[in-house]
Amino acid sequence: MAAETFVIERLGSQGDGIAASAEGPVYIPFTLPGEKVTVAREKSKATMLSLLETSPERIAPLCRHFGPDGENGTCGGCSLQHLERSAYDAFKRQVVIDALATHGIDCPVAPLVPSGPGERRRASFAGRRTEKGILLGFSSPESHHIVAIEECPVLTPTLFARLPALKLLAGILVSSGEPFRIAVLETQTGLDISFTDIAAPSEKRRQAAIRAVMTVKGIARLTIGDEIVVEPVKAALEMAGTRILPPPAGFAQATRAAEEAMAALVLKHLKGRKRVADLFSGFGTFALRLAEKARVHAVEFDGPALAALDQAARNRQGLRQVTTERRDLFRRPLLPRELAPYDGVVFDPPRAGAKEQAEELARSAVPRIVAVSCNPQTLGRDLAILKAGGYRIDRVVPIDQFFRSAHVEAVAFLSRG
Ligand SMILES: C[S@@+](CC[C@H](N)C(=O)[O-])C[C@H]1O[C@@H](n2cnc3c(N)ncnc32)[C@H](O)[C@@H]1O
Repeated sequence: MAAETFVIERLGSQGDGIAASAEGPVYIPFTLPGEKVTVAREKSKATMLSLLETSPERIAPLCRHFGPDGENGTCGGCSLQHLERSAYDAFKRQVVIDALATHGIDCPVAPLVPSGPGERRRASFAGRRTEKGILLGFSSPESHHIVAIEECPVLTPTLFARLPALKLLAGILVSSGEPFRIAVLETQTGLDISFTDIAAPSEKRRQAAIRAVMTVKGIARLTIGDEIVVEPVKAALEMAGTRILPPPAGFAQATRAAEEAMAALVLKHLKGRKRVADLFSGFGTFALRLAEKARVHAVEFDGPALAALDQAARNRQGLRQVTTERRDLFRRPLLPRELAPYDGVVFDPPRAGAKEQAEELARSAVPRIVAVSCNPQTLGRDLAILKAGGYRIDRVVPIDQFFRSAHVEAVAFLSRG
């Protein structure tokens, strides 16, 4: 493969530098607009070989595992550690603006709500048993290589400090050389650890893991697949004065700061509402906060998450009525007649968005809607559906939750009448 030279024109939505070639755009990770690079290219994907001209916006990466020459390999966790802070914040806001524009939406977009290092309380680690012991870290982009993590400026210090405990547990529980995953959430009472993709361990290994959990400080619960192996203390999250007992490996916003920023925006736009539907509610990140002032109906597909929400609402004094409904909102979105009692709706779907629900909302008379999204493209599509149904898109606020990755979240305020 012959080396080629390119000048980077812009950053793409995945954080790669993009250059033009006779065959179309070429995507070159870890490069910045204006930089001149030599690359090895395979079709539209290229790897930087050398940096000939450097952007004034380039900064030293925060961590030794970042970039094409990262220690132990290229960590797939971050794609934008090399971009100066104000340009990084502006890039994320622009990703949202561009995605909305693709769907014909031109509305006020606020500055990015920034994130910082040391905030990620939830992470999914890749692991494998090797001849040298347990390898644990993050996967390289588009490969099965696992980068053993020796530092991580993104994770909370507490979560990072527990990596040796995760390795210890993996060493006890994993006997084969097959890759496995560990999802971890830092709760207020300790780590909630869920192993997946491992064979059921022998009784001897299970007992050894239980002893290790009881000895190592700071672990609230250990789960393998669907089975809780040991839970020395209830894994618990405190949210605005309410205590939630999240189900193992359930959805939780990845940082507390982003969760609070999103919730504050939801409460702001739905202030004064009397009856609110929280669609794709999870365990009640928004519902439980909204219920301080409004009656809330929470709808969600995940039964254990709804059970946690229900229990939290019952145990908390002073909330308005909270009802829950288990329902697949892709197949059975709430219909306009079901939406009629509500004067406010918040919806926060997975990355695929909420096309079917947006179509029903577009036919409803709900006066205020908040759309929360982890995918600007599907948000743009859903907002276009609501706009075509007569909603005004008052404002979109981009939020950084995945520090130094290309992911960006957004909260949109809509109204009618
Ligand atoms: C981005 S999370 C938001 C959860 C919650 N709003 C929060 O902030 O914690 C998306 C939620 O949608 C739920 N979900 C996914 N597919 C669904 C479906 N087809 N119908 C209903 N809920 C679904 C997931 O279980 C998850 O709880």
